[in-house]
Amino acid sequence: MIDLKVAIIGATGYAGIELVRLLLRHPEAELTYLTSDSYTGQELAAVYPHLTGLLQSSLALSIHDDGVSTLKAIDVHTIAQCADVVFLSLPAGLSSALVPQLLEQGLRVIDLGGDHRIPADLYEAWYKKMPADAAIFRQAVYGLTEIARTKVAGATFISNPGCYTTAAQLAILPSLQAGWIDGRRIIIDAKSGVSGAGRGVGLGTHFSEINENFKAYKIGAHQHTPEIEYHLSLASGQDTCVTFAPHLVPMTRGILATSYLPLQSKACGQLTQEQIYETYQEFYQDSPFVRIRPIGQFPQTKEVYGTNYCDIGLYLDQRTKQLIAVSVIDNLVKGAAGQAVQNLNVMYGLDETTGLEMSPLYP
Ligand SMILES: NC(=O)C1=CN([C@@H]2O[C@H](COP(=O)(O)OP(=O)(O)OC[C@H]3O[C@@H](n4cnc5c(N)ncnc54)[C@H](OP(=O)(O)O)[C@@H]3O)[C@@H](O)[C@H]2O)C=CC1
Ligand SMILES: CC(=O)N[C@@H](CCC(=O)OP(=O)(O)O)C(=O)O
Repeated sequence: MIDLKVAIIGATGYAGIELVRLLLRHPEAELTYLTSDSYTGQELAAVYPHLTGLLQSSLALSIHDDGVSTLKAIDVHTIAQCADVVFLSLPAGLSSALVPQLLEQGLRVIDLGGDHRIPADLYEAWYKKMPADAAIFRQAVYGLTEIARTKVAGATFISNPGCYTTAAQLAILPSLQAGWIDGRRIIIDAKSGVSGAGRGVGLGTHFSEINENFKAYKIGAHQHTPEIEYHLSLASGQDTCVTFAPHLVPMTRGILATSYLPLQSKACGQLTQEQIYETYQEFYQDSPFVRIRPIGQFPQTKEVYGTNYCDIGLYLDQRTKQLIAVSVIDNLVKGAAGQAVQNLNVMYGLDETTGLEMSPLYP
């Protein structure tokens, strides 16, 4: 029994409340401090009534009825007294001031936001915000778990990847590392459910704007573009440049990314569909959350709903000399809270799947 005491800063957001859901059934974690900005002093179950009666029961759930479920303001010193590890789930630009303070208190930190995923010059250019301290950025381990397990295992500070970037990179990296594709001409066409935009209300996400509608947004300007390029380049050792086109679809959860990967001329005519399937299978053979679909089958968002899976389907288009990779995740689980818990598990030497063993909710 490890008994990790866990604080969540930003527990009332969509990613934060997904962390609560997952950690309540995590056998080694105990929630000890939950923060909110707008609801301090209120009970979490008053803000999220679906949790009524779930926070105070004892055996199956680890949160205790000692005031923990009352939402608090951020107080680094109090957090240091009651937690071992802190999840940050805040809007962009807020984590960079907090992380140094939390690390100084000896806490381990997992940041779900984008403040420490890319170097300062890229962050400033794409987020249009003040970047994090360079020394703290260097301390951050980019937690795409399947690729960074060894580093995550020894880390004190994890920068959790973005949702689109998780789906795209897991689908692209095996081909890039195999040397099959030209990394400078990748196209990623991705669609997300609306929960990806968080709980805040806005014109772009309210019902009549979203329902029976389908739109592209931030083409050429999305903050995940440099994240994908930077980390694919680091992991593969090849210069990578992507055209990234995100879209919003009228569903709550889920991301589907279709990546168009141009084949290198030496790979054209030689690669087979079977070889691609086997290479991907082998690449992810020790990764319980990545499922490679049989040849000819493409995954759907519903097939990973509520889970930490990333499912990938592949098609070798000999006619256009491209490999087409379709990947799906649940943006709030593998795209945010689930991967953060997966990283927590690896960080503390637990089985990677602890607390994440659920099967998809279907239909
Ligand atoms: N939603 C998703 O699918 C994904 C989100 N992420 C990242 O996770 C982070 C959280 O996203 P998400 O949950 O969607 O966002 P939400 O807008 O739903 O939640 C934001 C949280 O931050 C709190 N908060 C907002 N402003 C402040 C402030 N000034 N001081 C302290 N707390 C504040 C809010 O508190 P309150 O509401 O109580 O005022 C809330 O708990 C973001 O960095 C996002 O990019 C990453 C991957 C996927
Ligand atoms: C549908 C939607 O709006 N999605 C968000 C992505 C959420 C996410 O992962 O953002 P961070 O990189 O900031 O953590 C967006 O496009 O900005």
